[in-house]
Amino acid sequence: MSKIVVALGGNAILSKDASAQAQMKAVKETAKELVNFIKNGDQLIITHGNGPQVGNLLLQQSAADSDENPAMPLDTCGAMTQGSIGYWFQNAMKAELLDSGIDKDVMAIVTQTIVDEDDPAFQNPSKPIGPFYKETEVENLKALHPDWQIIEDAGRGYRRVVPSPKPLEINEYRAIKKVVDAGIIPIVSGGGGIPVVRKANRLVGTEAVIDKDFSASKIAQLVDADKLIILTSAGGVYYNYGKPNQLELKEVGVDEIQKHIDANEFAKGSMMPKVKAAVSFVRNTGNPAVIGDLEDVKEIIRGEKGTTIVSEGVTATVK
Ligand SMILES: Nc1ncnc2c1ncn2[C@@H]1O[C@H](COP(=O)(O)OP(=O)(O)O)[C@@H](O)[C@H]1O
Ligand SMILES: NC(=O)OP(=O)(O)O
Repeated sequence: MSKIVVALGGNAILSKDASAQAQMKAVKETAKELVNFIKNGDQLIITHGNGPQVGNLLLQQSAADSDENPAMPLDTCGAMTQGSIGYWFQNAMKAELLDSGIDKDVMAIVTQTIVDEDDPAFQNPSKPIGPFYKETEVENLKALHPDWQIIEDAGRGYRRVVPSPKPLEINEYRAIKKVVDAGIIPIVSGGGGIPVVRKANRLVGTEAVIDKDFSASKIAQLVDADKLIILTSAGGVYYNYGKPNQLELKEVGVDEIQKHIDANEFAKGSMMPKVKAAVSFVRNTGNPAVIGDLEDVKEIIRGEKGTTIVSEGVTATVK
């Protein structure tokens, strides 16, 4: 039996159709795949992103322009998406477990992630949120929202970016550990966790979106996970991604992939945080991390698909 932290990308939950119905359907499909880990005898800790969802929710706030119905700040929008996606996952996982004849509890935990209020990320927004825009829409958007910063997101279009400070502590991690030890499947730290700073022994929300890959790595280390699996919408990690000479990695050592991180070869805001989060987990625990496609869970469990990052010994094997 392995203790596995599985991180799911917000882009894998919300694709083209942003309706609750479509996202619940995507979550149901994901839950079906995740139950394979339980059937395999593994202990699961689930975490998920919220980039598309929190950006959409923020856009919806612009309709709330009165004192009676004020717009919610970004940390509260993060909490709202943690609640909605957690609710979808909790029900979907429970249903799939029951259908598989497995009697296990699933519990979404409101999780706060403590960040440093002086983190330089607050001056340098890098986390893409909300919908993808066309290049031709960017000028208009900047005129409409002078406070927005917009970047090109990994060849998929343009997106608003917001500050994404590094997680320092997962506030609820001791409770999460107890829930795991009790045999319950927790859904934790959704959207990277609600970003908070510590002020005079109190936690105060701050306007940011934490990268769920970094918080997943942090949680995996705190709960002594045997493996960190980051599931997204790419088969694995590629060198020269999107170029004619792109290579998909099967297995790679941390020292080898670190060279490519240092050379800034991975897309900021998409693959770079995943690779860095995986390397941090592997370096600090000696255990492996896998980055792969949500649709390949069965093959990933069998070690047939995805990119595995290991502590030593492998230069890089390509597919
Ligand atoms: N080097 C790379 N290897 C694989 N995918 C990459 C790479 N660089 C950028 N990508 C893009 O990053 C995407 C995953 O990032 P993203 O969609 O932000 O993740 P999430 O699923 O967590 O929302 C992939 O679907 C792919 O389009
Ligand atoms: N919060 C976060 O990292 O979300 P995504 O995984 O959706 O980008």
